[in-house]
Amino acid sequence: MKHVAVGQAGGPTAVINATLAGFVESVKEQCQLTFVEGGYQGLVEENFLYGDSEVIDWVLDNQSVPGACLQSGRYPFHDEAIAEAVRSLKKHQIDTLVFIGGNGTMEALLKVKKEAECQGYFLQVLGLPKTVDNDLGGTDHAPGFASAARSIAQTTKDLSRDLYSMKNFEQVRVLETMGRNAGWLAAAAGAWREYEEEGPHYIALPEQPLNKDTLLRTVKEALSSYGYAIVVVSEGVQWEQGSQIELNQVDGRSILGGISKEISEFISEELNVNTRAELLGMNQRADTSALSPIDTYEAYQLGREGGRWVLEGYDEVMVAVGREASNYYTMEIRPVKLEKVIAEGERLLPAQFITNLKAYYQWLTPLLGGDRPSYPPLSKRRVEYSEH
Ligand SMILES: Nc1ncnc2c1ncn2[C@@H]1O[C@H](COP(=O)(O)OP(=O)(O)OP(=O)(O)O)[C@@H](O)[C@H]1O
Ligand SMILES: O=P(O)(O)OC[C@H]1O[C@](O)(CO)[C@@H](O)[C@@H]1O
Ligand SMILES: [Mg+2]
Repeated sequence: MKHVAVGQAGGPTAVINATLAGFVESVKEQCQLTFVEGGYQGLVEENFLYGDSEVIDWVLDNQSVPGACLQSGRYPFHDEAIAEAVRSLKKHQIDTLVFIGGNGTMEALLKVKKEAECQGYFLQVLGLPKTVDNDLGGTDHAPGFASAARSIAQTTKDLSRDLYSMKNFEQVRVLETMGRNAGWLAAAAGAWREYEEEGPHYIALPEQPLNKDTLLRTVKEALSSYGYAIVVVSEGVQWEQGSQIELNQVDGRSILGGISKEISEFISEELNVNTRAELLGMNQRADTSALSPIDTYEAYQLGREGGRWVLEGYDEVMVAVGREASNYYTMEIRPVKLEKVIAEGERLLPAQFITNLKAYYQWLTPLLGGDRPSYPPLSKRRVEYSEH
């Protein structure tokens, strides 16, 4: 019987536990399961949870719960720690390692595999994808992204109405999304825009340096046409000739955030209007009120398929989503070599979507789910009363 250890790493999502549940469902009868708590740190420190029926039931009970129920976290997984992780896998006679995560997680998984080879230990490894940023290579998209994108599309639409109500008091809001160096999430802010008047009126992506004149001109146009402006910026945006705003560094990883405040102050000073910066914050990746039904479904199915592949001996691959050419949306699940995933690096929003957001929204719409909200126009024209 295979002894499979499974863990979660990196930022959690609203559906990462659905992937875990799908995986566990498909292997629980045929494998011994060990759960790794706290991502790669848990491997090094042997934070293992024996998968008896009570623990398995608890994991399955978490299927629709946001956050990573095993705890994921970030941890400096340097070479010495990787060697230590392999020693603990050997010690517990774990022959298969499965991690659910993003690009960093996949890179770490392959490193563990190579280190096991160096130590003369055969270890089967398989990756299951997740990331809200959608910057993971080798797959059309990753579970977690669509729900976060839906949350942002809905929030932007709703905040348009909120700001429109208040335009005699404040005129511009700058909403900051996640995404690191990839603009998938920020661009999603406009997916549900129905009217010219509705925001976002400007979206700043990390793939394109932000030009001050273009920003001011677009905001001015929105102010003169509608009396208010919604600007959406990705946390990774930088000014032309500028650099990303880092809150601080943790273990060499830059913690982004804060560019919305700088942009908001700039607009306020230049245009003499009242502005406000809003960080959409961690809620984007935990928001179960905005779950995309297809995201939830795919997250679970990818986990299930991964379980089947483990039993069939697939090694050094990640379970990926392929999109079949069709009128609307058909997905297929296929294996992609971990090496290929890593070689792709950070998957940015492609140029053909940056220059044609309509095409991006066509690609995105099936992932968000069909039940998009529709609101009446922001205002009715004033009735002209005739004099008697
Ligand atoms: N290059 C690397 N070498 C060794 N270990 C790594 C590497 N990159 C990441 N890891 C390990 O994998 C963990 C998860 O990676 P990371 O924090 O980059 O998140 P991720 O999997 O990319 O997901 P997300 O970016 O969506 O939060 C890290 O905390 C670290 O323990
Ligand atoms: O501050 P941290 O830990 O890098 O976490 C936030 C990051 O995690 C992510 O949410 C991905 O999970 C990114 O969008 C964001 O940059
Ligand atoms: Mg990542």
